[in-house]
Amino acid sequence: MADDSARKRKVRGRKIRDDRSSKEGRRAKKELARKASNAGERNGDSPLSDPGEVAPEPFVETDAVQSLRGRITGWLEADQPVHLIGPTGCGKTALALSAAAERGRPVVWINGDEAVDTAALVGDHAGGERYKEDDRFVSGVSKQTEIVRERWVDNPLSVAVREGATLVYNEFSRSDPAAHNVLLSVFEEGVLERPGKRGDDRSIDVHPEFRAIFTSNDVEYAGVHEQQDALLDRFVGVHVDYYDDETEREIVRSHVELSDEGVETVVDATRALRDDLDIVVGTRAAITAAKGLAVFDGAGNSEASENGQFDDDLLAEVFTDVLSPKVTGDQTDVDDLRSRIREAI
Ligand SMILES: Nc1ncnc2c1ncn2[C@@H]1O[C@H](COP(=O)(O)OP(=O)(O)OP(=O)(O)O)[C@@H](O)[C@H]1O
Repeated sequence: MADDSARKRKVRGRKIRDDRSSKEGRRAKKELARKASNAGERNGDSPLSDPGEVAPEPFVETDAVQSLRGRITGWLEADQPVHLIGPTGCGKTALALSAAAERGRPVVWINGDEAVDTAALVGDHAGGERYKEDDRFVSGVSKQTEIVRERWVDNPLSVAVREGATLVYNEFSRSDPAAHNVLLSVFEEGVLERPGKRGDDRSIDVHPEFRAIFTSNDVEYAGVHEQQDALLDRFVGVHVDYYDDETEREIVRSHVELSDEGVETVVDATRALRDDLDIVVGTRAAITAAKGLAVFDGAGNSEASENGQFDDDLLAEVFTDVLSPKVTGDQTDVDDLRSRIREAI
């Protein structure tokens, strides 16, 4: 079992354990903020968020977490875009948002996917505005002119460079590399060109406080879309992996109401499965398994939950449910997964 005093020593920052009701309250507030900003996006309003709004909660700050975040914020201070690369569910997004929030500048979030093109990043024409001008300059003569004015709507990258925000571009390697050509001049010359925009303000000077954090899954980074070298050359890469066991325990504890012993059992099982299985078993899987055990095992109040001695069958069933979405196959493959989980734990 983890030594409680050692754990307390290692945890930095604000108190991470909380009662369920205040956790629920925070969650509801964040959900409201998320909805509000989605509504803003739909209405063509700014995609900027307050740093406090994006700071991940709960967020534990062990030495390992602080040291990684310090590297990210340090490189941002040195005016370098940071590329966070690591396996699924290891904490890249939480780390990126926490580093972005720490800067205290507004934050702009972009999610990479196949549909992201230059216009989605920079902006686009959103139809025209028509209005009539009635010229009655000469008495008795009326001349009506219909004027169509094009309406341009800036998308997240334009807003971020203009406002000096911290851009968090999640899973950026999922987008088509051609969409990222506009980033080259942003980082090289400090100018964002807005293709398609007419007029003098076709380009925007990049605000001196603009910074960017990109995240990529290591497998996708290597295999999905190869991004152009010229762009990757301008990034610094921070490679992240799963945290140490103490940090993973802290993370699970911060998300789930379960005894320390129960959390330890779940994290030990997660780490054993990570080594033994050929599918990715991230920290998110540990959190989900702990949530399941807290419910299936008497809402975390049973004797087993107290001492972490869960029934082996229950533990194997819970982990099978958590990990089976990653198995592409039929019932035989799931049965095979279940027996491999049993062996591993
Ligand atoms: N320092 C932390 N404190 C609290 N929870 C954390 C921390 N780091 C990660 N987590 C939690 O661990 C889970 C996985 O983290 P996250 O989503 O950041 O991983 P990721 O690497 O971005 O995953 P993916 O590759 O799937 O996008 C999330 O539930 C997140 O809330």
